[in-house]
Amino acid sequence: MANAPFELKGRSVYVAGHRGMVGSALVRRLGREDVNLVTVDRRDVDLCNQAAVFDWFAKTRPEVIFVAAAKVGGIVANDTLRAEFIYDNIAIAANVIHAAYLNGAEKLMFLGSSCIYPKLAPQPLREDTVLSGPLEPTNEPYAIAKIAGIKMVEAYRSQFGSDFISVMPTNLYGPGDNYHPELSHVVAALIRRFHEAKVAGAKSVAVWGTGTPRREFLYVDDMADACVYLMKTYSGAELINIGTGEDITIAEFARVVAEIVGYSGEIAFDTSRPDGTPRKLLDVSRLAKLGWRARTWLTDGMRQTYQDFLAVSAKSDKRRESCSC
Ligand SMILES: NC(=O)C1=CN([C@@H]2O[C@H](COP(=O)(O)OP(=O)(O)OC[C@H]3O[C@@H](n4cnc5c(N)ncnc54)[C@H](OP(=O)(O)O)[C@@H]3O)[C@@H](O)[C@H]2O)C=CC1
Ligand SMILES: C[C@H]1O[C@H](OP(=O)(O)OP(=O)(O)OC[C@H]2O[C@@H](n3cnc4c(=O)[nH]c(N)nc43)[C@H](O)[C@@H]2O)[C@@H](O)[C@@H](O)C1=O
Repeated sequence: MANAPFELKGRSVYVAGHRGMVGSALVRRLGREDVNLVTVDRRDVDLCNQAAVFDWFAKTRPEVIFVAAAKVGGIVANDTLRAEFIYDNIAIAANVIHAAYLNGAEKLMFLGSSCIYPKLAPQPLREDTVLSGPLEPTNEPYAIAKIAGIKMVEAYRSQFGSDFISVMPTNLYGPGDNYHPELSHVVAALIRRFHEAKVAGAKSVAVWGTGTPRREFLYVDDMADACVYLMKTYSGAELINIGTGEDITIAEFARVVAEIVGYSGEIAFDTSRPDGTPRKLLDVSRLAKLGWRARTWLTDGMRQTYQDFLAVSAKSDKRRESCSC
């Protein structure tokens, strides 16, 4: 496995999706590096718009690129906004990867997702099982778009010798997550719902599905650290899973949320909602061999995330009050 040191110092580093949960964590982490950070707002460059992307890249010519921009959401968002998930994510991957090649980028990291692996692949999920079986239907459009990005990286490496790499993150959570009640991932969704249940004094709070699926949760600042570490040390063609190597059932996780939020009522399971993939535990042995391990315990990361949620909701309450005039 190629393990080539790559110097970030003094380089122009573009974080696509810099306002997102991962993107903002990358901006925080890169603040500890001596780099020229490059960002551009979505309202100025829509990464689905090829002409706008090519024009901006030709003017800016970033040397290093983290592709952390994507249309992202939880199981219901993926299962209902299927056309948006496949179109946006194929377009973003195609436009940014090709523009990076056209403008001679030194290095690019494409962020895939653990949902690219077959629904029933052997666990823990090894990187070489991609395309070895049917995908989880609820997020197949998103997964296909991510696989397209991965295959583009492979193709540009082989045809043009581009130093482009692909990483496969597990489920992520942390500051900057999306707390939308319907479209979010499970961590942010339950923090919000359990908090609102506590404040309302609700006797019971609903968790989607049966509670039996298992999920692995990586704190987003660990994810950003892993991305910077791999950008500096890895230049291989193989995918690299990024995770903690441990998972938990949704039912057990809901009890962790209740504890962190201070909700003491009943937890009910709404089986009208989908479970999705039964398990998505990543094999992180390649990452460990490259010398990186996750550091943040779930309960510590959850405490930080709950504080982030409280800060975000306080801000939106203020905004509502100020504009209720
Ligand atoms: N969250 C998770 O659990 C996981 C995430 N990932 C991957 O990590 C990456 C980051 O995810 P995450 O931070 O959670 O997602 P977020 O939704 O928090 O951030 C996505 C970012 O992409 C930007 N974006 C989306 N569409 C466009 C567009 N057309 N033009 C320009 N910018 C755009 C958004 O901009 P704006 O805010 O302005 O809309 C946002 O800043 C993605 O590639 C995702 O697939 C992989 C596995 C798990
Ligand atoms: C990162 C990964 O994330 C997505 O896959 P997912 O892991 O299934 O996403 P999720 O976080 O939404 O659900 C995880 C589990 O949690 C259960 N669950 C309980 N209660 C709530 C709840 O209130 N909201 C949500 N969203 N899920 C809930 C839910 O039923 C499921 O069993 C992909 O679409 C794709 O985006 C992707 O790659």
